[in-house]
Amino acid sequence: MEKRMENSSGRAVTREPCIIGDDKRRIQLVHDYLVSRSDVDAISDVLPGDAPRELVEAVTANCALDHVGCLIFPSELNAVRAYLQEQGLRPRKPFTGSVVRDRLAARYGVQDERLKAGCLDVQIIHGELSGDSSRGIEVLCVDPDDELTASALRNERIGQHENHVAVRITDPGRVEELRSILARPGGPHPDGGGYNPAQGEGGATVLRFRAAGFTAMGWPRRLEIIVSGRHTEVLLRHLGQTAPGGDSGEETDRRLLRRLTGAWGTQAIRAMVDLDLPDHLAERPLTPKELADRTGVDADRLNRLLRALCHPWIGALAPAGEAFALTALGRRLTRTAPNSMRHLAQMYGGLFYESFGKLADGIRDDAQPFVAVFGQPPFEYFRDHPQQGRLFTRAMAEGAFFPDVAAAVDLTGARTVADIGGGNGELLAHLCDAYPDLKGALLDRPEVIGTARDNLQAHGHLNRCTLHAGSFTDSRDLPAADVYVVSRILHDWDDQTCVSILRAIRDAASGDSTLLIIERPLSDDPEDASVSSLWDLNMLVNNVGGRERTREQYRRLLEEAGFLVVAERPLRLDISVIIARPAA
Ligand SMILES: C[S@@+](CC[C@H](N)C(=O)[O-])C[C@H]1O[C@@H](n2cnc3c(N)ncnc32)[C@H](O)[C@@H]1O
Repeated sequence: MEKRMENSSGRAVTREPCIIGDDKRRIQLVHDYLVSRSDVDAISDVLPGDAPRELVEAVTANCALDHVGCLIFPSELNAVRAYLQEQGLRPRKPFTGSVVRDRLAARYGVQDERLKAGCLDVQIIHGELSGDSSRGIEVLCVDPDDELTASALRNERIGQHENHVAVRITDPGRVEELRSILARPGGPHPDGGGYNPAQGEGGATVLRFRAAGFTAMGWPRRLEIIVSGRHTEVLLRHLGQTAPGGDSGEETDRRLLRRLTGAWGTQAIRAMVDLDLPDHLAERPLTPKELADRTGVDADRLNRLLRALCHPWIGALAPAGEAFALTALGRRLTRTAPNSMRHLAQMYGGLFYESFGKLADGIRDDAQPFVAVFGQPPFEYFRDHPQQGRLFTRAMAEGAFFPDVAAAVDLTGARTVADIGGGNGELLAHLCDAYPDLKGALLDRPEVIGTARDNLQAHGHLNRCTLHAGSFTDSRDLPAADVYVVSRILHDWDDQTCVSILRAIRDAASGDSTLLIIERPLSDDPEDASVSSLWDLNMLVNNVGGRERTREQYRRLLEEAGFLVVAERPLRLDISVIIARPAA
């Protein structure tokens, strides 16, 4: 069945069937290689030049050459099949290359959400040699318009990281024996792998190895051992040896370096915002010279920043000829973008960046990094440094999940909703937008109330809202309401303070009121990829006693203060609304 390629937004790409000359040449090269090499030659070519003889013999005695592979970027799979036929090869039905896809995603930092959304589709077409169906070439096809950026595409074309020689184990029962022989000193480095259910009948397990240096063709030395069926334990052992720590190849190095240089990315984005580049680029791409004229900085230095912002590890800009254009990510840093994260960029790249430098001290003992760096707990610091305080409040108001709350929770019938610690009232404004008859109330510290007034006025909701300067631990400061919202408050505080806040609300609330707790619950499952574990560190660094909590921990705090959890509604970015009511 023909598979039409789609681009990263899921739109079908309608173009003439196309496979460019460079990709045709790549196919020809692997084809020529396959027909001109014996099994022993091809295997020796991808093993280390000084590999022990018994190792080479073990592979050649137990394996037969299956295919030689390369990666290309065709816009139509049909064109690849047609070209393979032209070359006298018999194309098999394409199948999804999930292992290759995961590898490319890791190499170029394609996020899990994008992968879950079906981006970075890798289709594999096997072209059998005519007259020898046991051997062939493997063409890994990635749509040129897919998630990989232009520079990643270039990197693949130059580095040919996916070129490989693949052998098939003749007796699958010997796979562990062979794996352990290859893993011995002098052998190639284990370099990932996986199980692909779509490869052959019953799927196939693939163990990849990488050796230093290059083959006679100038490709990196990569060997794939294919074994029919699923061999989970062998695969886990192999992947365990691929893990960081061993000198197991470039991908691990890249992944680690990407994390080690994450702080540079944070600062590059902050510099981009501080120089107002997103707003300058909002209308059209600009050249470094045009941007330098508008920002009054040196064009050469600016160009260096622009180039780094294009790197896939940051991805805020994309080259557009001589100019630079905003990517979807960069666009979110303009002033006018819905869900702009401009102030968050300044906050995470500013105050919170400095305090994060003391994370190790905060783990070692109760050093309270924010206090250690700035001399005060955060809310007192923000009170005494109004400019930073306003930045924090605006950054908090860039909560991308605010619009989801009104859709996730039915407030029909409620007359008043009170946002406790409501910051500048952005969430309250969203609720007022969604429920035209709703009245609002907002409680926050005295120094924040002016910002809330201005913002609710700007939204046209000030006449429906009352503002309350005070403390949420004092029930006398709390307004009467049918619904209380406590958004990203409890995670700022220790258990005792949380219970004081909740008790104060319980005292002010009537028996049939509703309490909405908005937090990022920590998962009980350590393998869960929720980002709340990262925000838990943020609370450790940038609060005094704050922490993210599991659902069970929230339930207990609520019960202690006289509330019962009745439901939970997930929002985006691993945030949830926990809905509670006063216990009878
Ligand atoms: C992390 S922000 C959350 C703001 C908003 N609820 C949101 O989700 O974006 C914490 C808020 O609690 C407010 N706050 C801190 N201590 C407070 C207190 N004792 N009484 C009332 N509000 C307080 C801060 O001023 C700030 O607006």
